[in-house]
Amino acid sequence: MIRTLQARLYSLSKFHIHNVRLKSLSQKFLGVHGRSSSRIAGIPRGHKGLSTKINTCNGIKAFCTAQDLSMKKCVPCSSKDLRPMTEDAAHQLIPQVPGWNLVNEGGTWKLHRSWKVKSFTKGLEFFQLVADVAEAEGHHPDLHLVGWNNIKIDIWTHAVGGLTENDFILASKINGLDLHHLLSKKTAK
Ligand SMILES: C[C@H](O)[C@H](O)[C@H]1CNC2=NC(N)=NC(=O)C2=N1
Repeated sequence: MIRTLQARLYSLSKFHIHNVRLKSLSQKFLGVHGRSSSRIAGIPRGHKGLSTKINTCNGIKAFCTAQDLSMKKCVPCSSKDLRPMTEDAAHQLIPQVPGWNLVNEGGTWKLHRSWKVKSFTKGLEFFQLVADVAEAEGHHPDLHLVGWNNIKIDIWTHAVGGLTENDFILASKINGLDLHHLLSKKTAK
């Protein structure tokens, strides 16, 4: 499968991707986001459109498509080869989860986003929608509802004490929720 992907990458490299070293691309992208997957990140088989956004990761230019993360499934956090991703890898991925920021709390990198909701009960409705996604993924955020209408969510992989692709997948799926009816017109602080 890697061979077909490399052939596809090679044909792409003639037109769009520059300075790509195919062998090192597959080596570099295996495990760069904290999991040893046989897929080369960002270009799934049979993917129709590639975004024009070119990301670099460890000096390699590659195409990543934002919708990839929301189409992925979290892996069990108990899997033995899960390990925290590098700070560089996290910075490469953060543009794919608009509204979320990288924060470092006591040495642990996390994803953080905040919202202002219309009321305390709307905040609980918000939590329930997020909880449904988390339960479906088997991956869970830290939920905070403070000052009755301020929601703050942190996402990190507790099992490894840092960030893995699971966290970005969950953040992307939260971004895909229809929450507008719960949000206050005022923006979060
Ligand atoms: C067995 C199951 O995968 C683990 O208990 C999950 C549950 N949800 C989780 N969520 C998060 N954010 N981090 C974890 O390490 C984690 N572990």
